[in-house]
Amino acid sequence: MCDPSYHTAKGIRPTNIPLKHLYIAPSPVCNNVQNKGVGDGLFASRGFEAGTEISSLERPLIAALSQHCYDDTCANCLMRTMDDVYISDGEQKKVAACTGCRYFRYCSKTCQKDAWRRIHKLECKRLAGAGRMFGPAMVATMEVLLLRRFGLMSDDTWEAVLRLESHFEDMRTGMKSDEMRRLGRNETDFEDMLGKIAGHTMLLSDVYGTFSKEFVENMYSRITTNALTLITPTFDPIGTLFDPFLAHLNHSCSPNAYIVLDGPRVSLRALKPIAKDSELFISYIDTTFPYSRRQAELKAHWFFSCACSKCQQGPALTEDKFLIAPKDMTSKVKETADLIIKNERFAQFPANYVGQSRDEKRVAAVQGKAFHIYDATCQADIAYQGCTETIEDGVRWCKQSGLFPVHRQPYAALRDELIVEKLSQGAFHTAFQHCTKRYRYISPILYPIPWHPVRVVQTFTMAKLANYLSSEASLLSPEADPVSVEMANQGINISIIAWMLMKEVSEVVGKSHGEESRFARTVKREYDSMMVAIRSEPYGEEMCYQMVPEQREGLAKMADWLEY
Ligand SMILES: C[S@@+](CC[C@H](N)C(=O)[O-])C[C@H]1O[C@@H](n2cnc3c(N)ncnc32)[C@H](O)[C@@H]1O
Repeated sequence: MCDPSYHTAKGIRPTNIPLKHLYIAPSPVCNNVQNKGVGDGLFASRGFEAGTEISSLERPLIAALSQHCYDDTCANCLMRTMDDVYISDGEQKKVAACTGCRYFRYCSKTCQKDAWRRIHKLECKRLAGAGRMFGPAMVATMEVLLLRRFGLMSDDTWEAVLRLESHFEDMRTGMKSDEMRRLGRNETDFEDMLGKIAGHTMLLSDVYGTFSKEFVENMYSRITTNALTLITPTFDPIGTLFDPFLAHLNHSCSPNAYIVLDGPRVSLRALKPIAKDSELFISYIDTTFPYSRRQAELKAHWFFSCACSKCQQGPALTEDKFLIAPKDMTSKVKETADLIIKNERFAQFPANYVGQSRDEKRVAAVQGKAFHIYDATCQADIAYQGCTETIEDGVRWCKQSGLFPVHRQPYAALRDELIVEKLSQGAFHTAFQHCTKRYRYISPILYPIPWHPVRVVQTFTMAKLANYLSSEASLLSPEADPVSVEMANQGINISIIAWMLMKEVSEVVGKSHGEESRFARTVKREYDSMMVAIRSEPYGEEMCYQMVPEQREGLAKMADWLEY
């Protein structure tokens, strides 16, 4: 709890913040080694029930797309041509490039005009001819500087940007550590790299004489350490989101809040009940990962040791448990682990730490290899050739080691990747089988809250897939035969399953995403059209309801069809 009349850790508390029901105040989690408050957080000025919206922004200060999204995403409303969450009434949208810079694309004249008025008029000429060489963090830095330099950013907002910790020195030291290398940062000398980025940014934003190079370097560092991932409503990463007020949200591995996006609209929602004047925490990382990995990621990217309620319990929770004791690994797995220890540096990374005994070090090596594969697949923005095989190797490795329960990371995360890959290849039946495993054995453990937004999105994907499998088109898929024949033999009625899953989603989407969100409207539309189909079934609606328990059982059994 915090008294709102306090000054903040960084001086006077800003009062003009555009986030309703929230205030900035010193956070008890941000203490230095002398136990002195060094950081602020966001606090609720009233109580909130779980599953409700705490506050929102119609758009954050900066929403910068990743390069791989330029061609299929509107740079203003963030509508994706690939993503039917946004495409109302089945209308396929297109995006057209700005004829000035040919850098960004827009879905309509209205979006183009809106972007022009907000920021694009300042950057269009500067980006023309620049190719697509700049990552989202650099574009975000350039936009922040341009907005300030040309008077489009208020003093309050600028002050909020400046009060954020830049972590410049931490970044300089951290860049050279093993952990950063493990996380895929290249080994280019940090100062050289940052100097180049600052040089480009200054050139692009025309700020020579306004800001020093050192200031711009600090700003880049400040934005990268305080930005959030720009996501779609279904949590696909599409770029970098920076907003100086939202950036005051601190982290917990057991968060009480989360952020969902609806186009550019940011909604901060309560995952747990929130008492008046309590601090809001979101998670910066995947909190289903084991303790050492969480600690290492937070240290490497955000430069702190997490002491949240979950981390205080150390590696003793579900996220860390293996199926067997280290000494009970088979001799074959132990031999392979010894080879990994001899040849691979990742076996010793703190992120994989399990314990000091010989067998625990072997477990760390086995886990290290699984995470090494997972990291490699995540770093590929777009699928690379052989990506599926790599992911399948990872999934098999977890299974064959005998160590990982099906929900233990990175086994579960590798399966998520595999589902995405299989869907993109049109291997819909295999993708569905993996979804059934996830639905039965994984999501309820990793996300025990039934309306947890990740769980809701996963069930939505599965419902859509089931609906597609119930169509005749799916039977044309080359792999359809063995699986669909087996489904028929086992009495699986995929139309009923699709409807049952979409019903489940429609009942909770208001809590996870908000009733008014475009995602909730899409779910409702999908459910309504399935309902029409159900009503026209020859055996009638009543009979469909009666079939649900049996189909639910069939679906549960399907989760065991796959070997791994
Ligand atoms: C996005 S900022 C959050 C706002 C920040 N506290 C401030 O006052 O500017 C992220 C930084 O806040 C601090 N932080 C966030 N969560 C923390 C936690 N659970 N424990 C300690 N420090 C934390 C770290 O310094 C981290 O790099």
